[in-house]
Amino acid sequence: MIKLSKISKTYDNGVEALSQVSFEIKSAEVTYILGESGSGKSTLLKIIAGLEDAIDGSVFVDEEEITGPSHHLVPGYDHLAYVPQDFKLQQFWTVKDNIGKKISHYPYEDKEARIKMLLQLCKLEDYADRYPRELSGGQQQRIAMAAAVADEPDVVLLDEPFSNLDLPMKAEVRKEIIGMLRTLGITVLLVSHDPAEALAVADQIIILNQGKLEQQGNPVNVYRNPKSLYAAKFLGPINEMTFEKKKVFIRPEHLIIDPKGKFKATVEECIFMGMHYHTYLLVEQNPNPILCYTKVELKKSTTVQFSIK
Ligand SMILES: Nc1ncnc2c1ncn2[C@@H]1O[C@H](COP(=O)(O)OP(=O)(O)OP(=O)(O)O)[C@@H](O)[C@H]1O
Repeated sequence: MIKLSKISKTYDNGVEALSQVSFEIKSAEVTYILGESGSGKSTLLKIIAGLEDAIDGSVFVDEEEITGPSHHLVPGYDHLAYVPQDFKLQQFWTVKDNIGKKISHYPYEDKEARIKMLLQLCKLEDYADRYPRELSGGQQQRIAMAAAVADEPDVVLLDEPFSNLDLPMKAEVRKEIIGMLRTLGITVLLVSHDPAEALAVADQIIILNQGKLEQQGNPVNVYRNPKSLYAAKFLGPINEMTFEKKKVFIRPEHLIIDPKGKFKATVEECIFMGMHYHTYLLVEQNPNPILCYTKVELKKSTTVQFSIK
């Protein structure tokens, strides 16, 4: 279990990156940390990894208190692996040597067995003797992850691990890597900007807003019951609407074009998105167009009726 109690961090330049952040995460769960740029996500990961000092509060991983670089000659902990955004494999080392780097002290046979098992989990058994430059971006990312977990950490802290991958590859690599980490029973904390990924993968979601904890919960709960518009936005599009002088927040899938619908709108734009159209509606009293999903293309300027599910 990871337990944070009232963690605060102000950098030397006076920037308050985190303020009184508290939460708990169960072992072997995958937790996504979401939040705007500058909301403190990376700072949070580094404090949990013991790579940054908090100015206040405590971090416990199971029974052990995690402290920052000012308490250690060599910052960080062997059982907490932090993988930064700009991870680097050693380009002049083979895949096998990259994975084996952190376990060179293991007995030879144990080390070989561990590398073999990790290569199998990454589905890269045949690449042991290749060099990173001979691999695709996604394959390199899988090797970087295998290298990060080679010495059997309890916790892996990943800072935007999939952001450099293009879309078709991203889903596959993410599945492989998260699958591998789940198989190994590792607790995962992951910073991401991708709502679809967080919904599909996370057991828990933590949303940070200007260094404060905005919301924590499982994806379904946070998606359906966001605490604020800020929290709602991180898990998918949301419309802020005014009806009968009341402000409401409605997901696009809850707006249904329906001739018997109670509300009237004018189609502003209809964009083909593959599975459906993103249709923007102009609704009285609402200065901004409202997004809904339609199966068919609706002509610009048409008047439609809609209902709310
Ligand atoms: N080493 C540092 N020294 C001073 N200020 C810093 C340092 N690192 C981060 N900050 C500031 O602390 C705040 C939080 O930064 P952090 O990198 O944790 O945010 P983030 O949510 O990870 O952002 P992004 O999504 O852009 O990576 C920002 O205002 C940032 O400018």
